[in-house]
Amino acid sequence: METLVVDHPLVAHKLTVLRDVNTDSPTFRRLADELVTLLAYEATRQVRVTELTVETPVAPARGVRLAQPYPLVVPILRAGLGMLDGMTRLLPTAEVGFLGMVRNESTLQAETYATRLPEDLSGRQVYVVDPMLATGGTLAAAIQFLFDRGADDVTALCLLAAPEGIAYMDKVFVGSGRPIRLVTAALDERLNEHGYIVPGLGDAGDRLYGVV
Ligand SMILES: O=P(O)(O)OC[C@H]1O[C@H](OP(=O)(O)OP(=O)(O)O)[C@H](O)[C@@H]1O
Ligand SMILES: O=c1cc[nH]c(=O)[nH]1
Ligand SMILES: [Mg+2]
Repeated sequence: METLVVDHPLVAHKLTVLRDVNTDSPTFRRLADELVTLLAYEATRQVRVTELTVETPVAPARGVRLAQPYPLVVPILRAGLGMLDGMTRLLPTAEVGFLGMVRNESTLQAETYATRLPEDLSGRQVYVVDPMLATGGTLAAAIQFLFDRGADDVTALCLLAAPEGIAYMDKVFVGSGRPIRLVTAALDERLNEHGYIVPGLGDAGDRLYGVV
């Protein structure tokens, strides 16, 4: 998996506050939203565009606009919803598909409880958003689902990633022939015995929306 860890002092600053156990939920939501916009700037470098000409008040100017079909943004519920607005702010013409997935905290296996996105994703660029890439089980299952619907260009945006999750993604998709990109704000040290990212930020969904 082609991985980019965004190295920028603003990203580092916002991520530090996000990690802080004393950061309340409203602040956490705002920072997640701000961070995804910064990550999206890098993640969309390869977004497809078509060339066109516009008239400035002075002369014709060559430019570009997003190509159709427009990108599809896929937040993985629940925590991925905290990254959706930041993404669509930068890509206002993007469509949005939803994947509801939850990790069974005993087995660490991902379970899918909701799918609401186009049947045919051939030719679509897809941006998956989920704050946490831990064991990688959730993201791998999400991307396999997208591949099964025809997607062949998938970029994942995660606030934090663990080395174990990246290694798992590489193992699952080795030789798949379909490139997968990851853009993250930080690559943390490891997972603990409960599958949580260390040092991480805790349970992203709970910090955004409350403990379930
Ligand atoms: O890489 P993995 O080991 O699969 O773990 C990562 C997943 O865990 C979290 O979601 P969670 O299952 O807590 O659901 P939630 O968003 O409803 O809180 C997170 O948002 C990822 O989707
Ligand atoms: O550290 C982790 C791992 C999985 N899910 C989270 O929300 N946090
Ligand atoms: Mg959770």
